[in-house]
Amino acid sequence: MTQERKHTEVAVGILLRGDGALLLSTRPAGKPYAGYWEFPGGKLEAGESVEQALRRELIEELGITIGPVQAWKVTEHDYPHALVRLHWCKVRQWQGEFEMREGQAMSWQHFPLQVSPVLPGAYPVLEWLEQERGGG
Ligand SMILES: Nc1nc2c([nH]c(=O)n2[C@@H]2O[C@H](COP(=O)(O)OP(=O)(O)OP(=O)(O)O)[C@@H](O)[C@H]2O)c(=O)[nH]1
Repeated sequence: MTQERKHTEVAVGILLRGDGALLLSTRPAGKPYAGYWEFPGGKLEAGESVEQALRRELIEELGITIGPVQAWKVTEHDYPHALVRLHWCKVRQWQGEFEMREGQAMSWQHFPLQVSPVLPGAYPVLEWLEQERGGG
């Protein structure tokens, strides 16, 4: 019997600093792929829009309140633990001090990235971002 796997909808934030650096953080202990670098974000809760979920997650994870959210790309990735649909959003303004509320590490990165490993679901977006910068 074939079973359709249900997508898990995920809001992901690409925080872009004025100098072009982007923010990556590590996945907290206890989650699948703990210790891998990722863009901040998380799953949509029932009834939430992508933007609402992203605003909530970035307060919960990083302690920051984000400004305008620019929906950018949608990708999918099939992990053993979940089939995810990633809603990628660019964010250029935020308020508050970064506070790693889940014990993560964070790093502002330029291309080529100096951190690894990165979650496989983020590879396509990293390539597009690098191309945008004329890096490839
Ligand atoms: N935040 C984030 N998630 C990503 C990225 N790339 C990627 O494949 N994902 C996947 O999207 C899903 C996000 O779920 P999560 O576990 O981080 O979400 P969450 O904070 O709501 O988790 P929770 O269930 O513990 O509350 C994971 O399956 C993760 O592997 C990325 O760059 N950032």
